[in-house]
Amino acid sequence: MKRNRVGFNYALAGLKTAIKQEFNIRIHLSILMIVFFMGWMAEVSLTEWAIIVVVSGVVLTVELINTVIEYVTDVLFPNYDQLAKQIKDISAAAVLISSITAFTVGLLILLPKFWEIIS
Ligand SMILES: Nc1ncnc2c1ncn2[C@@H]1O[C@H](COP(=O)(O)OP(=O)(O)OP(=O)(O)O)[C@@H](O)[C@H]1O
Repeated sequence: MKRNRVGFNYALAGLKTAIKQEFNIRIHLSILMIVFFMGWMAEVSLTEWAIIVVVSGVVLTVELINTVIEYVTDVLFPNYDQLAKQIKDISAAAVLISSITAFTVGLLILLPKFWEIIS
């Protein structure tokens, strides 16, 4: 039990470090807060909240893993290297794909709600 708590503390420390060091993570968190506010405004259903939470979690998780990959790549390849470029580019592509997916899901859920409100 104590071990789990210690592990959780390390995870929180990692999250704090990532937020402090990575501009992209701060951007994603800001967008997430805006989306949550819009979801609250649009009174989305429980199922829609679940979908928003899942896709948001996926984007943040992928962004954190991408950060780790970038750090590890920097350690393994301090100089320019074609493989390092490919690793970082593919990792960035994972972030892009998850972000586009989340954006599309957000549009599918929120757009009809706001359309209903303004029309
Ligand atoms: N060691 C390297 N060798 C070859 N290309 C690299 C190397 N490091 C970075 N690059 C190229 O530069 C791009 C940007 O790398 P960088 O490490 O700055 O990450 P980033 O995408 O800008 O993320 P962040 O803004 O979080 O630092 C990579 O996607 C890759 O194409």
